[in-house]
Amino acid sequence: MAKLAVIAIGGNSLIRDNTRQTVEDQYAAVCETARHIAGMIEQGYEVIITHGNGPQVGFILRRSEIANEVAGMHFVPLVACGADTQGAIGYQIQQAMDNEFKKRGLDKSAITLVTQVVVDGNDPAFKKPTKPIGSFYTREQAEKIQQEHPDWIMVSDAGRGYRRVVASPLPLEIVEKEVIHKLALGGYCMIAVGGGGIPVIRREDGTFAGVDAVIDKDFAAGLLAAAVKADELIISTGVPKVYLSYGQPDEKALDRVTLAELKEYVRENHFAPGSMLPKIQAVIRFLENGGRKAIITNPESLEAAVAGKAGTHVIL
Ligand SMILES: Nc1ncnc2c1ncn2[C@@H]1O[C@H](COP(=O)(O)OP(=O)(O)O)[C@@H](O)[C@H]1O
Ligand SMILES: NC(=O)OP(=O)(O)O
Repeated sequence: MAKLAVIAIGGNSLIRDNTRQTVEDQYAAVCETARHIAGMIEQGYEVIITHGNGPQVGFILRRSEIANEVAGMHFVPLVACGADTQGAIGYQIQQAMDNEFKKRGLDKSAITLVTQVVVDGNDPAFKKPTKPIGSFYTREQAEKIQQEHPDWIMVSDAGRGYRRVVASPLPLEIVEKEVIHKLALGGYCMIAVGGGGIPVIRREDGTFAGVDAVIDKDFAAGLLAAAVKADELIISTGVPKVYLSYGQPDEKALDRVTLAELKEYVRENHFAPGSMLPKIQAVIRFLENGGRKAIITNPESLEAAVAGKAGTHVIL
């Protein structure tokens, strides 16, 4: 029987060169990742693909703000920018996967499902924005931007530059989880919960309303993997493995760790908040909620990683 994997693709890993951020460049990165995911499917996996949108949702929001400043056009609310990224990135992944299936003679097709994720309207995250979106800026650029836009909150993003941050409440429930699960079991390659899902609150009468925020896609991927009882949660990002003392002279790659060991490394502060830490927290959540195995690696190592020959493997 095929194994079911939820694969989370990093938004930053779809932007290979920060000086070139064209739609065409992103599609090329998507095609490369799709090739490796198709290789996994050939090894006997059914997959649900989810993806980040941090850079992309920030670009769309900024375009809307500039259109407002320059041409007086209406702002696009952040929640709608997030929904736009599910369509735009989902379209690229869907087309790239379908093309891979055709090239390999696989009788499969991909479906992108617009997905809402319930958050708590009183989540303290709404008062303390932490999710970096859009471009990276130098310190000088960030200081200038801060003067021009006093309402923006800027933070240093894991030592890679300065970025604007927005609210990022915890995902509580994936509204469309049952249909995602059914279609995946039916053999469709699902693309869902893009950008962590469109954040919505559930009103007392059971209806939903969108809220301006960006959910962490790693947390949402962990929740999705637990909800569909995935055999594996696979996080595809910019590094082949997770490291202890990352970037230090005594850096050490992790090949295989237990949940208990990983929790100890978190306590020892080995993982940068805003980049590797949320992935590790998502893995911990998944393994504490019924999951048995998680892998963190980069797109080019995906096939070797599921064969046990690459990546960082976390087990119970
Ligand atoms: N301990 C660590 N081990 C490996 N990478 C780390 C570690 N701490 C921070 N990182 C950084 O985290 C990055 C992944 O986070 P990020 O780029 O935000 O993810 P995403 O691919 O989801 O957009 C890696 O490319 C690496 O630069
Ligand atoms: N939504 C989200 O977490 O996106 P990134 O992974 O691109 O930051």
